[in-house]
Amino acid sequence: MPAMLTDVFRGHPIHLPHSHQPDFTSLRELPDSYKWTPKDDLLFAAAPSPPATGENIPLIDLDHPDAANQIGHACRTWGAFQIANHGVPLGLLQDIEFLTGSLFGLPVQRKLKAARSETGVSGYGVARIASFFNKKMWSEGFTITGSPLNDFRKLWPQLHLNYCDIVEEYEEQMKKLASKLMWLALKSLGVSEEDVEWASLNSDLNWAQAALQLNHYPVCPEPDRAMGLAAHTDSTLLTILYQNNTAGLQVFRDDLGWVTVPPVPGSLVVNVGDLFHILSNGLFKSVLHRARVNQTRARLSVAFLWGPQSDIKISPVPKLVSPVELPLYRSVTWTEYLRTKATHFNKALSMIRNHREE
Ligand SMILES: C=C1C[C@]23C[C@H]1CC[C@H]2[C@@]12CCC[C@@](C)(C(=O)O1)[C@H]2[C@@H]3C(=O)O
Ligand SMILES: O=C(O)CCC(=O)C(=O)O
Ligand SMILES: [Fe+2]
Repeated sequence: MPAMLTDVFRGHPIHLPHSHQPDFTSLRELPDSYKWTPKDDLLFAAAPSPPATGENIPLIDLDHPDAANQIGHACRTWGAFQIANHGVPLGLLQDIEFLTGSLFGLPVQRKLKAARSETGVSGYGVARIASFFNKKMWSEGFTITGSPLNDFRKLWPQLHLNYCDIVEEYEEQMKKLASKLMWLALKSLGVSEEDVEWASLNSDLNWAQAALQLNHYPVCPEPDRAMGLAAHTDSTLLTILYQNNTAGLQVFRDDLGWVTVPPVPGSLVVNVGDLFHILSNGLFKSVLHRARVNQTRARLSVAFLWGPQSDIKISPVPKLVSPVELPLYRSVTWTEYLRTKATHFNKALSMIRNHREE
């Protein structure tokens, strides 16, 4: 049995004081520990330049005959795009939003009953990347890997089974959508399932696994100085994000700076993760992104973080490699990569890069 996602951080404990979360609702002023400056994050104040060009990640209709090329283009230029006509029932998106709101609306003592342990992946707490920053992030999260039953029973003694059903159905739909998106993107590079050994060997979707990350960004007294979720790339192949109708997600482009992804009702945001960057031999961009907060509306988001089973080695697709296009990365499993990321954060990708012999 390959090591499961659940065990990935067993040897990488982090101490994050979940229990010192402020009572977000009662604060009239932003505590100093939440005030970010460019010293805390180089790109904190990176302005759009040239200012407000109006450029944004594309919204792609999955029913469009040219969807594969549009997705491929978005993966190469932005590393992110939104999708409409994705086939996920609207009612299910509403259900997962309701679940998320209900979870974070619970009294803090109840949420802490399901606190993530220092070596665990699942449960309630601040985002794992918090350990790499001196300032605190204005958000709370809940991560799900495997069955949420045990945690949900602690959160909702009566209704946990209903909520488990929603998560199961959501993950089922996301799994299908994620693989469809991956093959469409690869198709635009002339790569099909037969060209990817581990996918063609494993029937159906048995080669994939995922984590679900629920995020809550409460109303903030001084949003301009606060950070909801600090700039990061996802360690995934792909991430599919549902955001409620409150803006906050931003993606970074070297030539444009931070670009806000406007919520489009019923659509989903997709972003390229580090493993897809590796698989595409650097052609697809794993996009740097972050979440800002605001003064009037609480924001909720649900990220489906999708990658391969832990025994699968990801390396540049042979079809994209040649004597002139050398493989840029050595092969790595998702678990190995997550552990590298847990130690080296945003240097993880460069650590597995091949360096050309002189
Ligand atoms: C399967 C994953 C992917 C993780 C780690 C583990 C479980 C939680 C994911 C996130 C979710 C929030 C951002 C991130 C950067 C974080 O801190 O936790 C993600 C991270 C990654 O993509 O690296
Ligand atoms: O809340 C958002 O918009 C971003 C969340 C995110 O990047 C994540 O959970 O990995
Ligand atoms: Fe992310």
